[in-house]
Amino acid sequence: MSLSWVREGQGLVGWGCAARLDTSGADRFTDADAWWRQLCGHIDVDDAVGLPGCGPVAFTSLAFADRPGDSVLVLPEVITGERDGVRWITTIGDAPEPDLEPVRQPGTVSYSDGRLSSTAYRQAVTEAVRLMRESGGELRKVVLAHDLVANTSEPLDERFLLHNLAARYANCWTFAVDGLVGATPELLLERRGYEVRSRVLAGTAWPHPGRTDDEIAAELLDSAKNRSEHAYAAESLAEKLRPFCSELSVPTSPSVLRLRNVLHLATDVEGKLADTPDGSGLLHLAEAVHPTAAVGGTPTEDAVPLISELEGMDRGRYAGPVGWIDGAGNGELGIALRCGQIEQQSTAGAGSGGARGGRVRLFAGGGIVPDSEPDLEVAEVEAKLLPVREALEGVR
Ligand SMILES: C=C(O[C@@H]1C=C(C(=O)O)C=C[C@H]1O)C(=O)O
Repeated sequence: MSLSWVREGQGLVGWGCAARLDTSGADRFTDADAWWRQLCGHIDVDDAVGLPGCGPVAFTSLAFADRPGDSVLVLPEVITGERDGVRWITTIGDAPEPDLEPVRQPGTVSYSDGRLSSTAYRQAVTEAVRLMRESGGELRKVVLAHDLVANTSEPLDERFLLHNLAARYANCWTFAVDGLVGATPELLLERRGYEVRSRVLAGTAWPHPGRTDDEIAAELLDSAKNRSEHAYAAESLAEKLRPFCSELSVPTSPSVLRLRNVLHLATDVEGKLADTPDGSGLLHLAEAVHPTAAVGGTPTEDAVPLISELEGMDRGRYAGPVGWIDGAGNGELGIALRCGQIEQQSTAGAGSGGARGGRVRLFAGGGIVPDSEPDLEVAEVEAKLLPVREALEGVR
C-alpha cells in the first residue's frame, strides 16, 4: 500500500503500517483526532530535524459524508520527507525494507459505467437546476459528481499512477492513502504552527480548439456564473475558519489556476490562528470547514442531503479531506479530487478464473447553480476525469 503527499517534488512518502484507525460517521474527525493524540502521547520521538512532517506522521483520508463512508488514518513504519531542501527519514519501530520491486504497468484499460453514468449525471444536474429555480433563491449551489469504473488487464500498481500524476500535475498534491489515489489542485487547509492556509477552487473552464489559454482564462474571470460559484466556496471557507483566527486575509477577487486539463478560479486564503495548539489542531479545523461549498453547496445544510439524494451513490472518501498530520497538529489536508478509489488491485489468486487485472472507481463533479447548462456540466466532469484516465493509460 502506497502512502503519498507530494507536490513539486516535495512532501512525504510512507510505507508499512505501524498503527491504523478505521472510523466512520459524524464523529470521524473527533475519533481521528483523539486516536492520533493518544497514539502520539505514547511514542518517544527522537527528531534531529524539527520541521513539520518530522517525527510520527499519520496519512489520512476522511469520508465526504457522515454516512455512508469509511475514514482512515495510517501511521507508516517508514516516512521519507523533503521540504525546502531538507530531506529526512523517520522510522517507527523495526522498519521494514522499502518495496523496491520495479513499477508495473497496468496493461490495457477499459471503462464501464459506475453507479451514476454520465446520462444519469446529466439528469441529476437537470433536477438540481429545477430545484434551485423553484426554491426562489433559497438553494443556491449543489455540487454533484459521478463515477466511472476502469478495469485494467494487469494488476494495478499505485506507484504507476502516482508517477504519472506527479509528472503531469506537478503543481497539484499527488496523494495515495489506503487505495485512494489522485492529484488534487485544492488545498482544504495547511497548518504550520500559528499559520493556516487554504486554496479554494470553484469555477472551471477547459481547453477548446482554436482558443488560447489566455482567452479562456479571461472568459472564466468574466463569467458571472463562475464568479458566483466561486464566491460561495471562498465565503464558506472564510466564514468557518474566521472564528479560529486572529487575522484572516481573503483576496477580494479570484485568480486563475491553469492545469493541463482545466482552468479554475482560485482564492488563496491565509490566516493566523488565535489559539494553538489544543483547540486548533488540523483535524479539528478541518471538521469545522468541511465540506466547503466547493464540494458541498450553499447553504450547506440543504445542499449536502440533496447530494446523496440526487447522486444516489456513495462518494466514499472522494471530496473528503486527504493528507497528513504530525504529532504537533501541523499538516496539510487537500480535498480528495481528481482521484480514483482502487477497489481491486489484482484478481489473480483463488477463484479468479485466471483473470489478473485491477479495478478503480474514478470520481469527478462540478458545482451546479441555477443557470448551469447540463451539457456543459457533463463536459466539465469529463475534463476533470482526464488526469486519472491519462495516468492509468500512461498517456504522455
Ligand atoms: C468537485 C470537483 O471539483 C470542484 C468543483 C469545481 C467547480 O465546480 O468548478 C472546481 C474545483 C473543485 O472545487 C471535482 O473535481 O470532482
